Amino acid sequence: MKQFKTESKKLLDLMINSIYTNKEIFLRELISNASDALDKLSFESLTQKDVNVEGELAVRLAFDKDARTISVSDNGIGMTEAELDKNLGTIAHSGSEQFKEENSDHQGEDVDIIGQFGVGFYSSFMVADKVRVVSRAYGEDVAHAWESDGVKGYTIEEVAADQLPEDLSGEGAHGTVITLYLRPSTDEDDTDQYLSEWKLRELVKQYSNYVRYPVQMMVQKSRELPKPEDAGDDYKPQYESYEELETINSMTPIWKKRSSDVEQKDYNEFYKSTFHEWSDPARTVSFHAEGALSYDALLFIPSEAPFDLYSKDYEKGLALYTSNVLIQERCADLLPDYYNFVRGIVDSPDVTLNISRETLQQNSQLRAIARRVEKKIHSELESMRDNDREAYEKFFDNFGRGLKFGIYSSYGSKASDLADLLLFWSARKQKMVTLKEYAAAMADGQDKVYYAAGDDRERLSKMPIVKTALDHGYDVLLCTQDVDEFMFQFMRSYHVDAVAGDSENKGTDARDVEFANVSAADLDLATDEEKKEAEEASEKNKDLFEQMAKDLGDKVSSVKVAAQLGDAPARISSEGPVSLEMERVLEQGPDAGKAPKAQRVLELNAAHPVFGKLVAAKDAGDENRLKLYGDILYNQALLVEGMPIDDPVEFAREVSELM
Ligand SMILES: Nc1ncnc2c1ncn2[C@@H]1O[C@H](COP(=O)(O)OP(=O)(O)OP(=O)(O)O)[C@@H](O)[C@H]1O
Repeated sequence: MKQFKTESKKLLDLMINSIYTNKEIFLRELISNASDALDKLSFESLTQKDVNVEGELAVRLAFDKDARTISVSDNGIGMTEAELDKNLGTIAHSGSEQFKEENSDHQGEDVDIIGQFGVGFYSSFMVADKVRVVSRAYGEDVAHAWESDGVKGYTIEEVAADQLPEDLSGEGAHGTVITLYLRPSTDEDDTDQYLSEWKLRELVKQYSNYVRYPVQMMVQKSRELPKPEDAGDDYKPQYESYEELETINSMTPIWKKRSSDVEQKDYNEFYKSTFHEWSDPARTVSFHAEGALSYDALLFIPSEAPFDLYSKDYEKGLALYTSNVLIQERCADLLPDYYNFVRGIVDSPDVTLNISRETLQQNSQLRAIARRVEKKIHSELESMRDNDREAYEKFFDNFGRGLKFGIYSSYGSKASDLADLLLFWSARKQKMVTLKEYAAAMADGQDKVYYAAGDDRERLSKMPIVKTALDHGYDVLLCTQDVDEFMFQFMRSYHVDAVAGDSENKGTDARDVEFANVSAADLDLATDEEKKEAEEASEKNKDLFEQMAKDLGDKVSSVKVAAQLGDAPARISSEGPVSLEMERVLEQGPDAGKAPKAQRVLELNAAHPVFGKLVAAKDAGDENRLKLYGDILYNQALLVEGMPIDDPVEFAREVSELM
């Protein structure tokens, strides 16, 4: 008996003890896997000379009331002994480590976990207490059986020729037969229901209707017998029952249908079964092209982010079919990186079958399709943003970071396409706003888009400089993602369209407004009078600032007076291209240590009583005290900015000394 890998074991435990109410989806999972296996074989047969498929590729369902079993069979690619071990002994997901972590504090919340990960084959154990998989890989003479009760582990053994299920026994047969031994039926868990033609038929219609291969079942039918010639007047029609293999799904590729002919619930089921997703998509987009290049496309914007979206294992791409044959499961060239979350299918008879990875880039047909795909996604997102803001905010929460990366990694060249899809937290409105909305609410004379960057929205909103800006009537976008500031640097400015005036508003010309970090040293918020006061204080206290800058050494590039600090005694700002937040982000990156640093400036509030203390210490020639004050002000300003301080122990000592 072999043991399951640890993470598989956890998942299995969840399945076995599942309180998940939607257990019937196990059938969808098994049929999807069967259909994938048929896809693989059909692809091989078209691309490799020595692979030939005889007969119809199909999925078969059967049930046995007495034995209390259901079976799902396919004549697809099958699995070798090693593949059975690898594929069914370990969960397929690369995120298993993450699974373990996230799972540790979610005891009992299996619904979430099932929803988040999709568990494929293992979902059988929600309804079965024993599962037997007999598989014969294409081209192999022998078949192997994998068997497990989910708890103790699993066995794999060769199946003797005379023990083979009928579907796998003929010369050159191939495929997989999965038999579920159903758990006993209980009040809560009616497993008996699956032992009926009617129920299985209903489940196929509901979940697997658009699977491209026939899903067949031997069904009981009855027909009227011919009336005997010598039948008398009192003859009553006679019937006989017989069995017939019936295809129970519709099979039409759903992406070839006009969207007006398909119900959303069918798209949803198709999406879930094809992409192994557990929630309905947020949006469905279907479109068709005819002419020199014809194709059908069906795209989905997911409602949940896959758990590995931001990991290097995540593969973007659309499924690429040519005349109904899957040639690539994830054709990356059909999607730009910033729309990597989109799932879907493109089917074109004009794309050649032997298209290889290398030639995809050079293929002008694919490029044309990719351009249209991008446009469609874009307009779908715009429509969501304008017509269903709540859904869009959820979308943005899941995938917005990728859009920002799109601008950043294109060095800003994608900004004109993507800028209006972005959302930011407005400190004034206390909600997410677009840049357009920000621009429309800009104060008279405001010529910049102000933002504050840090890792915590709450703290950003409490920063004195943010309050000052708000008091001046300038809204501030509170940015908490690492990429934000880097993106702004590449975007530089946002183009504001002209607004026509009317009787109430005077209208504005088109213009470009720059992005400015409110913490940047040259923020021009003070009134002329305040500036004058600050200048005078600077002039008068030159020596004081020089002394403080000397004491702080290379921690700061200068110390000066700032005009507008509200009720804060001091703050840290930065000069030059690297802001404090960017420094923090860079420190966490791969070049930490070598990354450029922000040039820090200690700004003092000349109107604050503390400033008087500094001047007094200087006048009294008390150098030690001045250094102590300087250190404390510097460190507390860092804390307010959410930055770490170099030496907390020393800071604590200095505060105590002061007290
Ligand atoms: N009927 C089948 N024929 C051939 N291989 C199969 C069959 N069923 C499952 N497999 C193999 O077992 C693997 C694991 O299946 P499982 O359903 O657990 O995960 P998956 O289909 O890869 O992904 P998901 O968890 O998203 O459903 C599959 O990737 C496939 O390689």
